[in-house]
Amino acid sequence: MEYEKELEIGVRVVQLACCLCQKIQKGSFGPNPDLVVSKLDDSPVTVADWSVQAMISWILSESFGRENVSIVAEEDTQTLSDVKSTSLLASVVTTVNESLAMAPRFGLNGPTAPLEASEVLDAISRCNSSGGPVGRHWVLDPVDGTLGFVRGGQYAVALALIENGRVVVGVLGCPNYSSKRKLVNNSSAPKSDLWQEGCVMYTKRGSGQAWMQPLVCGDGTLEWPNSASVIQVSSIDNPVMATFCEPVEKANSNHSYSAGIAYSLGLRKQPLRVYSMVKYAAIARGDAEIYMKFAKAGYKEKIWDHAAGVVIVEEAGGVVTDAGGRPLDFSKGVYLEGLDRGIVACSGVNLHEKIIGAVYASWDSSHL
Ligand SMILES: Nc1ncnc2c1ncn2[C@@H]1O[C@H](COP(=O)(O)OS(=O)(=O)O)[C@@H](OP(=O)(O)O)[C@H]1O
Ligand SMILES: [Mg+2]
Repeated sequence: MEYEKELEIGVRVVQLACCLCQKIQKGSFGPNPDLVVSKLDDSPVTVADWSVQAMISWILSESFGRENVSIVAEEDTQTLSDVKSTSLLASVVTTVNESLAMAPRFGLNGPTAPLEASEVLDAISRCNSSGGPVGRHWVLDPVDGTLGFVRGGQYAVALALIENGRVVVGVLGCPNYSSKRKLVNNSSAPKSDLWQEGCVMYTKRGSGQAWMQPLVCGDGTLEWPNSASVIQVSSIDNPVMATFCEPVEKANSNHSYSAGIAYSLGLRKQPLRVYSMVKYAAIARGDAEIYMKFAKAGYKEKIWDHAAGVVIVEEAGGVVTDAGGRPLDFSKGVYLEGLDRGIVACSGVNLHEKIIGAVYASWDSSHL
C-alpha cells in the first residue's frame, strides 16, 4: 500500500483547495479588490494562489511532520511581504483561515486557533525547496492557469509527489471541468448550480489506473474511499478522428507550428485551446487525444506545470515525452532540464510516434 496515505491526504487537500478557489470566485469570502495583482516579473497572481499554497503547505506539514516535508511550489512571499501589501496579506490570512475551518468536512485536521499572518507567510515560504534527484519532494502549482482562473475559464490545483526523481503520486483538481460533461473549447465556468460539477483526478505510479471524483462542495463531506470512477485515455488512434489541445496563449506555445504538425498528420478538427493542466486531464479522461506545447526557445518549463498531469496521463494509459520522444526528467530541480523542443502527450503510442516523427521532419525548416 505504498503512497496510500500520501494519495489520500493529497486528494483531500486538493478538494479543499478547489473549494477555496470556487468560494473566492463566488465572492463568498467577501468582496476582494485585491483579487488579482502583479508579481515583480509582471505575471498575474491572485489571493487564491497564495492562499492555496499556504493552506496545502500547512496541512502537509501537520499530516507528515514539518521536518519530513519538502515542497517545491510556484509562489513566494516577496510581493506579499511588501509594506504596501497589508490589505492583500490580510485577505490571504482570512481566506486561509476560512478554508482551514472547513478542513474537518474534508477529513483533515485544522488548527486549534486561527493562523497569524506570520504563520501564513511561513507556510508559503517553506515551499521553497528546489527538489532534485534524491528524497521526497511535493510539487505544487496552487493555481495553474492563473489567466483561466481570472477569466472564468479552466484552471487547476496541481499536487504531485516526487520520490528519487520520479513522480509517484499525482492529484489534479479541476474546478471548472465537469465530471459529467466533455470539455469544450476555452470553456468558461458553467452557471450557478452547475458550479459544483468540477472534478479531481488522481493516481499512484504503477497502479495502472487513474481515478476521478466529483468536487465536494456546498455542505458536503468527503468520504474516502468513495465513488471515484476509473478514467482512461481515448482509444482513437486515427489522426483524422483525433482532437488535439494546446495552450490558449500564443505566448506560451507556437500555435502555427502545432497547426502545421496537425495538418501534416491529417488532423482535421479545430484545436481545443484550454488554460492550464486541464489539457492533461482532457487526455487522461479521453476528451482529447493529443496535447502539444512548443514554448519559445529559451523558456524553461517548470516541474509544477507538468508533474501531476504527466503521471495521471501515463497511468490512464497515455504517453508523455518531450518533442524528441524522451521522458520528462523530474530529477533536476525546479526545471525540466534538458527538455527537447516541447512537450507531447498522447492517448497512445501510435499517435505519439506520428507526432514525434512529424516534429523531426519539420523542425529544421520551421525557424523555431
Ligand atoms: N513564455 C512562456 N511559455 C510557456 N509557458 C509559460 C510561459 N510563461 C509562463 N508559462 C507557464 O505556463 C503555464 C501556462 O501554460 P498553459 O499551457 O496553461 O498555457 S495557457 O495559459 O493555456 O496559455 C503558466 O502557469 P501558471 O503561471 O500557473 O498559469 C506558466 O507557469
Ligand atoms: Mg502553472
